[in-house]
Amino acid sequence: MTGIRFDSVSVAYDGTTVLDSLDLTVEPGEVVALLGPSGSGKTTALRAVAGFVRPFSGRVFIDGRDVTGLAPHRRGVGMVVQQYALFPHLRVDANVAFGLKARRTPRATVAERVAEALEMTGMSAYARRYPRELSGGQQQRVAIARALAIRPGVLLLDEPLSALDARLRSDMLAELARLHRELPSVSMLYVTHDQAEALTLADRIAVMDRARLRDCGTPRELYRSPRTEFTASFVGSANLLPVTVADGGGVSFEGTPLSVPGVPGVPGVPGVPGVPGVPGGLPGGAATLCVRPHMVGLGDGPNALRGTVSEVQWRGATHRVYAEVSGHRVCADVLELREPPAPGAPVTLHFAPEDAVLLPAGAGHA
Ligand SMILES: Nc1ncnc2c1ncn2[C@@H]1O[C@H](COP(=O)(O)OP(=O)(O)OP(=O)(O)O)[C@@H](O)[C@H]1O
Repeated sequence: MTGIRFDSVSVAYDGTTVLDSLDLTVEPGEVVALLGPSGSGKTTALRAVAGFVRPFSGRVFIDGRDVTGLAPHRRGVGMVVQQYALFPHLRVDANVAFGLKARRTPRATVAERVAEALEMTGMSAYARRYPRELSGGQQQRVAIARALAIRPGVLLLDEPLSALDARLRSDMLAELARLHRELPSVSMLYVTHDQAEALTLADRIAVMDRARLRDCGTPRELYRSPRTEFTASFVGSANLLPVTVADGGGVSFEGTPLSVPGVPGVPGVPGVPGVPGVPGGLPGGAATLCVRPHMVGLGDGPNALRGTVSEVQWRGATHRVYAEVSGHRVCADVLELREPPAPGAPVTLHFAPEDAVLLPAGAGHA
């Protein structure tokens, strides 16, 4: 069984630190998604595991072994990148055999492993084709087969689906989930900026921003109980409302009293002094209320907010309704409406107290 451990890993390019003291463990057989905006250091973290960049401080461990100074081909790592990167002049089987031959694997074993990897990725029938004779999705399957052929303990995937169209992406995501089930001992580090991919595939998500790891947890934890505004808005969409913790319990949003969990006086929540873990959570302090758009309903109800419709987007099965409430934009995702409200119409939105999460007040409010 293999796992990956980053021990305070820092990488710089031309004197600029692009990965800052990363501490992260991928357990044997675990899929961890590195999720974050462009330039946040995700690919760099992957390259540090593969051995393509050398950290200026910290260590990388694979299977408990310090591999920081080890050549890439000696790390037992398979890697798949966004642009397939197949050798155009080699047929599919030769592409898949490439890593094995580079490792001087005996010929009979090469044939066996190539057949196995092509079988696993559903590409056996295409062994004699050239990459140019394959679709994008098929080329990416071959790239995955090539990475798997060496039977890596660690599989690194760098935005493997981003060059594919939406339909293929969703099919390939299911394929990757199946591969993960079939290869339960392979640890996977999966770089993406697509939260749907991270939520679907990952056992845990590591959220990166500006060279640093900002948060890490199971998809459910990060989605249901985000701890920061950044995580809340990056893992799923979020309404982030600036609120003041009220004296008598609950919070106040632009003068409207709201009930939320974790604040004294809210039914069903033990009366606790202040809000645990929320700076400024004492009465009068500033905080941010996070409510997922699909938890916001139209019409009257608990925690009613009155405003004006600013935009309505039809998304097939759902409508997204944007409303202007006391100068803030609040959005609701609701099942397709027969008669969607028109922009400018008055609207009341509501959400259940238990569907809101109180966060430390951050810099920006959505
Ligand atoms: N070879 C390089 N030389 C100089 N700077 C680099 C090099 N590779 C990456 N960088 C810089 O390092 C930073 C982190 O890049 P990295 O590719 O790790 O980000 P990322 O989170 O994977 O982004 P993306 O989602 O756009 O791929 C960026 O500012 C990038 O411009």
